[in-house]
Amino acid sequence: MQLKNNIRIGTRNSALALWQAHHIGRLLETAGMTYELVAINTIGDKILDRSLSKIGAKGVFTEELETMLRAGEIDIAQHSAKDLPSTLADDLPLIAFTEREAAHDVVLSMNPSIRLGQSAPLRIGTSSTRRRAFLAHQYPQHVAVEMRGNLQTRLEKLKNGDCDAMLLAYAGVHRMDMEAYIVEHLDLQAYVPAVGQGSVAIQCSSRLDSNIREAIRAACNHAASESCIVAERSLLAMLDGGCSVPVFGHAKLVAGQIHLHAGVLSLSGDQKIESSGIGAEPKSVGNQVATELIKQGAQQLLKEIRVQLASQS
Ligand SMILES: NCc1[nH]cc(CCC(=O)O)c1CC(=O)O
Repeated sequence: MQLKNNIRIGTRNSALALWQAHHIGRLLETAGMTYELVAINTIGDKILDRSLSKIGAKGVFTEELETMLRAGEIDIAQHSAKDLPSTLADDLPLIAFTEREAAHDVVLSMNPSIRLGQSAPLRIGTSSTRRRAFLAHQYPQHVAVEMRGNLQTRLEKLKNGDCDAMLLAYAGVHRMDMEAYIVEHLDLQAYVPAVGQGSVAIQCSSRLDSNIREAIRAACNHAASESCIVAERSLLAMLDGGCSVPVFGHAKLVAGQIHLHAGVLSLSGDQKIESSGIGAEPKSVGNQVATELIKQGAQQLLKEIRVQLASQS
């Protein structure tokens, strides 16, 4: 047991991020370590009047924590795996992924009888291009309303009537005890979540002592979740995706084999490219499915999407 290890965990300071940081802390404590939190307000948290796709730069939630990792001001940083850019600097590796929470999206509303499948139009709050594209594709009768801010702010907006319903990740809603507002659980197959959704990733500096690094990994990493998320992230990297484009991807591990289903939706919802693959090695499954999507025109579609997003700002 590593006795004197007090781990400084860098985190964003939203309630969800702090929950996740304490979750990591508890895993470390179970393994005999202690922890403290170093919480910061990132650019992504401060700029709330523009959509994430318009802020543009990848990593608006991660850059400042990375600077602190390099400076040795924190030992590790925790991130929602889905908020991470698809590629990271070589000196700042991801060393663990926590056991993934149920990865699907949910609909929240103050009106319990609301359903996405209803024909009466709804104003749906979301800040994600993937969810917008999904709505346009599957439920064109509804209107997407821009909804940034932390989960508590968004719930307030819902209560104020700024929208009729919101689309969110179940994981965050569950962690924030907001399940009472869930009116619908969306099917994982029909409505595939974002890459990494539901898991917490731990990043460190490559200069962190290797014994400490190993102890943190042993305490926090969940092997099956890691395999799945590595497959999903390899796919995203090959597509040059990121959290601001409407790419979806979800892998599950069945009898030692990774089953990955992923795709890209056009913003208008009228084009959908999708594919799936099975294999034992995470990166090759990710690359295999990405290659298949590229054959079907994913890169051209993503190029058009980026131009559209840039012109909307
Ligand atoms: N982009 C914001 C974000 N990042 C992680 C989660 C939820 C928790 C998770 O996926 O682990 C959320 C909220 C949401 O999309 O509803």
